[in-house]
Amino acid sequence: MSMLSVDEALERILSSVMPTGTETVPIAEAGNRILAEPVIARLNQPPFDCSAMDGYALIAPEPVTYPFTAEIIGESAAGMHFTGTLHPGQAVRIFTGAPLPDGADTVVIQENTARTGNQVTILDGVSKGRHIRRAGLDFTMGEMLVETGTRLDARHLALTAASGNATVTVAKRPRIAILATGNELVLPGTPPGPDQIIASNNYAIGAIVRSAGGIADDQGILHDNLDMITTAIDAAIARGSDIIVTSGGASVGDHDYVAAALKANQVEIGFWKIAMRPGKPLMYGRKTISGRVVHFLGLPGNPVSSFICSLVFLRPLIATLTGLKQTVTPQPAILGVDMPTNGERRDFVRVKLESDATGRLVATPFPVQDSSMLTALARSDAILIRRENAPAARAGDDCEIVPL
Ligand SMILES: Nc1nc2c(c(=O)[nH]1)N[C@H]1C(S)=C(S)[C@@H](COP(=O)(O)OP(=O)(O)OC[C@H]3O[C@@H](n4cnc5c(N)ncnc54)[C@H](O)[C@@H]3O)O[C@H]1N2
Ligand code: MOO
Repeated sequence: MSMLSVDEALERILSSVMPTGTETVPIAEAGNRILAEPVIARLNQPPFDCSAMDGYALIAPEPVTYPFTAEIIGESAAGMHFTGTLHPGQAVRIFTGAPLPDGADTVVIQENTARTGNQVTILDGVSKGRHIRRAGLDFTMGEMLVETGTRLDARHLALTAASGNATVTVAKRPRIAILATGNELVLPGTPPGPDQIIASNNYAIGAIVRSAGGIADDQGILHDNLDMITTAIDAAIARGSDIIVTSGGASVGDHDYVAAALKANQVEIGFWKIAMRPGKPLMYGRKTISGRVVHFLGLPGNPVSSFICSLVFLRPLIATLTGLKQTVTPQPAILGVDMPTNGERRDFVRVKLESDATGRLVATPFPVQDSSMLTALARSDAILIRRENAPAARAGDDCEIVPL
């Protein structure tokens, strides 16, 4: 029987996703959040015609002949406008961002002037409209400024603040429980005893969760014990997790209890084993409780398998929960080595990237691709994707990569 493909598996996971809902937060807390309602300008920016430079506001004579003089009748500073009206032959000292006085139609920069007492001599650089920012130049009241679905960065936050909005409505962050399983595991900082290794998967999964916009709820290590894993999954459901991720115990060994723990929690198993390398034993399930869907991803224990499955399945699942459609589009590169015919599993190969003389990216796989090896993963620049049943390929042929 042929195994489920990566694309079908992803489609099955994403088909049942209901967004996590929205919440309103102060802009100072909205960085990296996904906007759920558009930001609309509540005012005009700038709110008034103003000067873009430090200098003198005046009425441009027509024609202009230099030098000419004007009488300084007052000052307009940012936050303190000039109250009178300006007439031909007069000037108002003005500073950057200050309101343009009534009657003025240009600003001359102070470098082009010479001042003596209340007289200013204009030497150059006068033309109607110059150095004036008109009201509403940046945006006008009612204008849509930031679209729903935007991941808010520094630029969007500044624009939102300037537009008179103190809060934004964003997608609620999905909560992801992370459970590592394995009798052999100890936490970093604990010297491993005989037969023990240090748990590392939680940290990769947690980092991917946070960068995708989720809340990582790391529950540490569970022993290969059916009751313990069942209870931990039950507790994670009760805590309101949107996704429960386990690592390890996904295969068919005598100490692999994840599938049994899911059954004990009435989690409906959607699939178990898919056509990918690494990551074949991936398990997906879901449970609906009072209309709320809890997703379950059972990642294989091998660190590279757990990482690749998190990138390929967990990250898009978190994105979809926050209302985003996140598709990974592979980029073109060329192969640095010959590669054999691929089997039925999509292969995710750790590669180094280099530019050739013509600027094309050349992808060269690490010679050993064992799914336990974190060094090659950490030193890789990209993942090369070898499609299901891809024919043999030669060095120099086109290939697809996803940069890391
Ligand atoms: N007879 C078969 N054996 C295996 C198959 C198979 O199809 N038939 N599949 C292999 C593949 S592929 C994978 S991947 C692994 C996945 O097995 P499990 O998900 O049950 O993982 P474990 O056995 O618990 O652990 C595998 C490996 O990873 C280490 N590990 C586990 N958790 C962590 C962690 N949190 N941090 C770091 N390292 C971890 C664990 O010590 C093991 O070395 O099964 C193959 N077997
Ligand atoms: O597919 Mo397993 O995930 O190779 O190591």
